Amino acid sequence: MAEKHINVFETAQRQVKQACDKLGADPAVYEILKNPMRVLEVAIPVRMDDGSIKSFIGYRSQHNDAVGPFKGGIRFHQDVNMDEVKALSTWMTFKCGVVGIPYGGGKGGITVDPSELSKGELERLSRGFARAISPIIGERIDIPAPDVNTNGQIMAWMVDEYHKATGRFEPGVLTGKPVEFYGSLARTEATGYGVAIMARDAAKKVGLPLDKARIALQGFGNVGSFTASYIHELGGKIVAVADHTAGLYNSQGFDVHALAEYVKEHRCIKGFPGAESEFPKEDIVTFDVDIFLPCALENVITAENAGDIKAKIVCEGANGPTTLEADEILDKKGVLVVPDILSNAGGVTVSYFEWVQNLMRYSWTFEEVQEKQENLMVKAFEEIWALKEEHGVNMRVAAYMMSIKRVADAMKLRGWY
Ligand SMILES: NC(=O)C1=CN([C@@H]2O[C@H](COP(=O)(O)OP(=O)(O)OC[C@H]3O[C@@H](n4cnc5c(N)ncnc54)[C@H](O)[C@@H]3O)[C@@H](O)[C@H]2O)C=CC1
Ligand SMILES: O=C(O)CCC(=O)C(=O)O
Repeated sequence: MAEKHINVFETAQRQVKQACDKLGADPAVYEILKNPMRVLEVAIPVRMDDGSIKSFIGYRSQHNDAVGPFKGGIRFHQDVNMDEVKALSTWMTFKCGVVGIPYGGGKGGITVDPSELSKGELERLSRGFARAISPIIGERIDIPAPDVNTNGQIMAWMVDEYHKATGRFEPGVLTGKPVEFYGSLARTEATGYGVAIMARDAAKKVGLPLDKARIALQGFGNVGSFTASYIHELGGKIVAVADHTAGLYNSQGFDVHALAEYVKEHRCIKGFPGAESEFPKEDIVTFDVDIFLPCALENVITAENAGDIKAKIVCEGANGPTTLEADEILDKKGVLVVPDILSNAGGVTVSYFEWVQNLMRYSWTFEEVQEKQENLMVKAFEEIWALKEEHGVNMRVAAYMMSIKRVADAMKLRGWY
């Protein structure tokens, strides 16, 4: 991404401070929330296929558990570092608060490019990480899940390794598992489904018919591909798409199912035959469209390019795609930004449903899960919209205000301040 030097943990802290000030919160609230409660760094030695040992660095950050167990994904990426994981765990606390589920925030990651590992090496690394963090996770303590470059198979290996390390078989210790092994129906689709319905509701608010909207999408992994599929179901046209390999354009709108099939086979969008033209992948941010859906990584919309954004709505599937400076510019331009802690909350919401099903040893249908997810997210959207109108703030500040109040109330009742 263009602006790697922007420290995302500082961004997260400033977002929290801004909303605490707006709320007039007790100074103790920001003092407690500005840092994670615990961050564990681990070294994971892995036997590589050539017989050598390579040591990888991993982290688990536990931001706040006033409301309930820490909750949040595990990322495998070459740029993972402690500050990134701290920021992502901070955002998780407030994301859970936005949808009102009984969790705090956590996040983990390993600094590794998993595309360079064989399947056996990936399994040994995943198991090594689960073993290393097993003393601080648990079904009622801290519950990891998938994030960038991790998936259901990795979650299943980790549940198994946690069982071996602790002697406890707790399928609810991780979520995002395969449906055949204690996973929930509709979890894989959940984040993208949520982004699509939040884009739908934002479009309604600004009087933009979704079936007339031209849309640009960044990222075509778990979140991006399901966002595309549900946007298509709602009638929206994805005319531009970018991933880490290319930017592609189709004036009539992409056949998103054909694109998803292509990505399954080739692991990237480059070379997809259904495109009219190719463009530099960074240009996706300022494409001439009605809605922009960033569904890749952080720091994509910055002070440098925010002024050139043409979209009327930005609906954040990724965590932290917009810097604070860019937020101000977008506000002045009148762009409606649906913040990450609301628009991508579908993933953790259905993770919560998975966990509830695990604890009950019972399963709901796909339709039941999606209906419950939609109810929670639409309710949160409307509550945040009302707060935004009442206080004359943007949706991000309103979302933090609502969520910080929930966390602060729990901390107060527990006697933390
Ligand atoms: N998986 C989930 O349930 C959730 C994920 N998120 C967030 O959504 C974002 C995407 O996550 P996933 O889809 O799970 O990851 P993924 O690993 O499935 O996909 C990541 C996508 O980002 C693209 N990408 C990477 N670098 C890029 C670059 N420089 N330019 C353009 N595209 C680039 C990749 O090509 C890929 O298409 C992350 O910010 C993640 O934290 C948020 C909530 C839940
Ligand atoms: O499903 C979860 O528990 C967490 C998903 C996640 O990491 C996120 O929302 O960023």
